[in-house]
Amino acid sequence: MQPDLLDLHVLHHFRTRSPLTHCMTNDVVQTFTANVLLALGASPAMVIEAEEAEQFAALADALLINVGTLTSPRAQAMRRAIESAVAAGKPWTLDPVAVGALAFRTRFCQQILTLKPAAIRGNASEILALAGMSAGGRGVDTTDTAASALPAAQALARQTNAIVAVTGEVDYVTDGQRTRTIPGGDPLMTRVVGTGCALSAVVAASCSLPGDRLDNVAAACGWMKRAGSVAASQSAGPGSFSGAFIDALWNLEAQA
Ligand SMILES: Nc1ncnc2c1ncn2[C@@H]1O[C@H](COP(=O)(O)OP(=O)(O)O)[C@@H](O)[C@H]1O
Ligand SMILES: Cc1ncsc1CCOP(=O)(O)O
Ligand SMILES: [Mg+2]
Repeated sequence: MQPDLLDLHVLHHFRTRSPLTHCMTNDVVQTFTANVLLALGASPAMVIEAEEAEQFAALADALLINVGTLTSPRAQAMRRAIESAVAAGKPWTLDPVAVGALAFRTRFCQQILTLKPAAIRGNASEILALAGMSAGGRGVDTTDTAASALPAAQALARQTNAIVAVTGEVDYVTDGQRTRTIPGGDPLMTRVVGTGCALSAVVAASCSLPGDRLDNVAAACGWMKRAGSVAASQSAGPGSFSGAFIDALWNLEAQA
């Protein structure tokens, strides 16, 4: 990736505004997600009790809804949080983990799509399934390439008015008319749990920034791609990659 694709002006906004980011995410990725947001300068808070989630969604700058370990009570709390965020004019972002592969979460995501998400970030199989164009991936992992899911991402963006990011070996970010292409990263990013989920949290936070939302979401994808490339070049495997990835996010400007 070229340095200008790092979108340093957006990164500057991100670090100075430090978006208060309400994460309703899965049990597997809580700490990693918070550490990714902190390394980029955001302020994460994981608030999940329904009454508190409804209250906090109106106060936070952005809301992430990630259905990775969805349960009925969590779905109810998420719905209350989304409605509160929308009423307060705060952007919310959907990560449709394993949608298509499992019926309960697929129904839930289809229902909340009507509640005007600002952005949707998923892997190729998830975006294809959410757009109704395939049956989903292998659990939380994709069985499709991001390029093959680009038409689905564009259709989903037009249908929902959300910015849709479909990620993989190349990331594509689209509003249904315009599409940004973000190469880079490393396959090691798929050998550490939570890179996709954490990216969705960064996308959620980026939706609270001023400026063009398509550019802001593309910038978020670019930061994670760059950190993945740098970390892979410095690590011996998934264990050391994880720490190097957080450090690379912290040091993004120095690598530009
Ligand atoms: N083969 C790959 N090469 C480079 N980067 C990748 C590759 N696969 C995924 N990534 C990156 O890993 C992160 C997680 O994406 P992805 O694996 O698509 O999501 P998920 O973890 O939700 O399945 C993104 O930043 C994406 O760009
Ligand atoms: C393994 C797993 N199981 C349920 S949620 C989850 C985490 C998925 O993380 P990611 O989508 O970032 O790979
Ligand atoms: Mg995922």
